[in-house]
Amino acid sequence: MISLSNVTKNYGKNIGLRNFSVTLDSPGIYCLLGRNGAGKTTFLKLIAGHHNASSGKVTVNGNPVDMLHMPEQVHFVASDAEHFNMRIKDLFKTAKELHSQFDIHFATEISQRFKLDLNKKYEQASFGMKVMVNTILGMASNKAVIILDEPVLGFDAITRKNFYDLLQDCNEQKQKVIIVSTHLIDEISRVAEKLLIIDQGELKLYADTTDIDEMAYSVTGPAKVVEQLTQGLHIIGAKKVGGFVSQYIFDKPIEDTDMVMVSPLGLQDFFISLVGEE
Ligand SMILES: Nc1ncnc2c1ncn2[C@@H]1O[C@H](COP(=O)(O)OP(=O)(O)OP(=O)(O)O)[C@@H](O)[C@H]1O
Repeated sequence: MISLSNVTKNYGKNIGLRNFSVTLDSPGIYCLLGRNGAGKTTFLKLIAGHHNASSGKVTVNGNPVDMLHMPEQVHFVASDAEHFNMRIKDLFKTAKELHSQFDIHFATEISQRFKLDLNKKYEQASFGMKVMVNTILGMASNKAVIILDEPVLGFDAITRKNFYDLLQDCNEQKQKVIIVSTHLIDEISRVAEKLLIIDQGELKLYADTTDIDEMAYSVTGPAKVVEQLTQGLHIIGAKKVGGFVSQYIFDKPIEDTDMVMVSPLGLQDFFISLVGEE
């Protein structure tokens, strides 16, 4: 459905993405992770046709995408999106007038769940409430692809929990491709089905989160024993303390022995091992 093939995006001397290829071919919740400046927003904007690639090809449903051919079926919610200063319920009505597929009932229902005052004007809403309105406009857009760039910025803990529940409901009811970029790794891991990690403009990892649950673990013990046990496996990081070592592995599980301790790596530790500096 979404494909980037050998895509490079330069901003003058700065590199946004470098020779990047990936295909997202089934509905579900995709979580996009990367350090600051890794290239997440660049990736999302290329899919939405807000940027032109410097080279390579971006397609959505087989159609080439660029700034002159923005894909109809993609709704991009920027973290800093702004809207006309009208009452929130009028924003929803306008969205319906402009896009007949906009699901105003779904938007109203979600707003009630978030306890949004629909009579409030957009500019009178707090930062978190504005982000919520932007998110609702995306989730109710009924487009095949919904992109949320840093949606939980400004949400309190309870609103974030409601937001993740909403993502899950929307995913179950509507079967969309939902791509969420975030820095709150452990929180999103509850709902994300696929994980994309971008590092310095390159795709570092694309995997099912269930695979990470099964294949990401640490092995701690005497250096020689650990090194022998993990020989040939994909080691993504290591820490040494005295004669002991902890190796972080992303590969098939190993047999447990009394000589070492094997523990699962949470998504956050997995991410840090993969893209963190030594
Ligand atoms: N308009 C621009 N002009 C010049 N350089 C840019 C521009 N937009 C992005 N970049 C550069 O491209 C690289 C990727 O930026 P991008 O915004 O895609 O990263 P990001 O992963 O979304 O970061 P963050 O998590 O901090 O939002 C960075 O080095 C950034 O400085």
